[in-house]
Amino acid sequence: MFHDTPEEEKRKHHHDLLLGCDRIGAYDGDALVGLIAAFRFTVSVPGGELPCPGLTFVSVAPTHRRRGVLSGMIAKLYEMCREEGRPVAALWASEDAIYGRFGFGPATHGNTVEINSERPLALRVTPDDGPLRLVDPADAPALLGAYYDRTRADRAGRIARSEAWWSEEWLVTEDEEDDELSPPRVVVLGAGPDGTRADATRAATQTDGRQADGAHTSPDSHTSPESPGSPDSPAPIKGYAVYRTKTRDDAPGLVRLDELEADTPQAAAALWRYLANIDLTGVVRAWGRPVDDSLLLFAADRDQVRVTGHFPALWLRLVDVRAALEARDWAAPAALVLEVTDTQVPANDGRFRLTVAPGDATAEGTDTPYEGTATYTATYEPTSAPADLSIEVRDLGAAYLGGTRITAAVRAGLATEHTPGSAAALDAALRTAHLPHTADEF
Ligand SMILES: CC(=O)SCCNC(=O)CCNC(=O)[C@H](O)C(C)(C)COP(=O)(O)OP(=O)(O)OC[C@H]1O[C@@H](n2cnc3c(N)ncnc32)[C@H](O)[C@@H]1OP(=O)(O)O
Repeated sequence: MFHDTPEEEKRKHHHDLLLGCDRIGAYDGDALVGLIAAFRFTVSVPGGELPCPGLTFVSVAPTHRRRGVLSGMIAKLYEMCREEGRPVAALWASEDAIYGRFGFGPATHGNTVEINSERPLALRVTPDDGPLRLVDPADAPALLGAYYDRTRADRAGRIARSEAWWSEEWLVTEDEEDDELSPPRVVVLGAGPDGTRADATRAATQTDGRQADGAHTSPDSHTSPESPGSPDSPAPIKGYAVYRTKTRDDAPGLVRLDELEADTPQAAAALWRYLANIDLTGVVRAWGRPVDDSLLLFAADRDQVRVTGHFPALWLRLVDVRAALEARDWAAPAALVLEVTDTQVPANDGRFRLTVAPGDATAEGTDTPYEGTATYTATYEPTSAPADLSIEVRDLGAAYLGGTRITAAVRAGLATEHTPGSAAALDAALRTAHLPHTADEF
């Protein structure tokens, strides 16, 4: 499909992945000429989560392109999603030009960030002085998975990860794109393997002498008796980083960061400082960082910490607009008539009255968009009343997780405001405390 011929091991991996997916095939006689596979993902949305097919392996035989094969398979997928109560679908686009016409909009974005670590990382916050510990990648899924599950709801756009997803996608020994990179290293901030201060400090010191000052425990280190810290019963951690390294003769050694998550800015600062301190390296390159990454604010020298790229990450399709809008929490009240254009799903197309009003913030499973504030919920009903705002379903999908602004779509001529202020009101209601973010490329 992408002009490469995968080796046997990779073919088997792809085969196994495909077996776990929903699959839609297009046939010419007995010959398979088109395929869409869809992971059965769950994605976080503001205040909750939704089942979400994650489209992958989208391909049409070169002999059958531009005859509507993909269009036919996508129509079938939308039909299935609506029947099965899956109101959103998502993908990462190989080419941005393909998916807008099918109603997908880029709902999360990522930054590529580079740190010049040939000099000490200058920070405006004091790094958490809790213990840092390197963890065997084999033990990492349990430890990181528990942390990730606990914090996943904080940002919309995140995919729930199974243990297999951790070990086969995040912690796989050989990097798929660069075989010169080391196997993954996992560093965690928090209690030691048995919850003790000494072990944790020793582990961090052994792996990086320069890190010793960052490896002291604080009096409030997690030493809870319920959390002995074995892989079976992992100690609570305050954050983690997954990275790989590469040393080169002709250039500074590289730390390639795959993921860094932390509870507090201080915890994040401790992990960033650790990465920037690794011996024999001079650059930290992080791909797919959140656009509102605190590092960009607490880095004291922005010449040292630079955003080198910005890209659309997760493309989202509201397959059932009503179900999707009613499923998320909202940040402010709103009342407006939306005129939605959807050329593929007739049930989404037309005028609808969106009413966002105070909801039950204490209901189980709901999270307030701003700590200590009320949550609002939406109703969405067909109406013949005149529209306040006209918008294409792809632009509504892009804004659904709070990552893009409806007002920006209006300014760009992509949506039309018939009632002044309606786009701003919708933006205020869609807003989330953190920008959405998706690290899992699939
Ligand atoms: C989520 C993922 O898996 S991303 C991977 C996507 N797959 C690839 O890039 C593999 C190589 N490409 C392919 O297999 C095919 O070209 C596909 C799947 C992209 C398109 O399949 P097709 O059957 O040719 O698409 P189909 O005929 O239904 O085209 C529908 C419309 O999309 C347009 N379109 C299709 N591919 C592209 C493209 N790469 N760029 C821009 N427009 C495109 C067509 O021109 C057509 O437009 P029209 O309705 O105005 O005439």
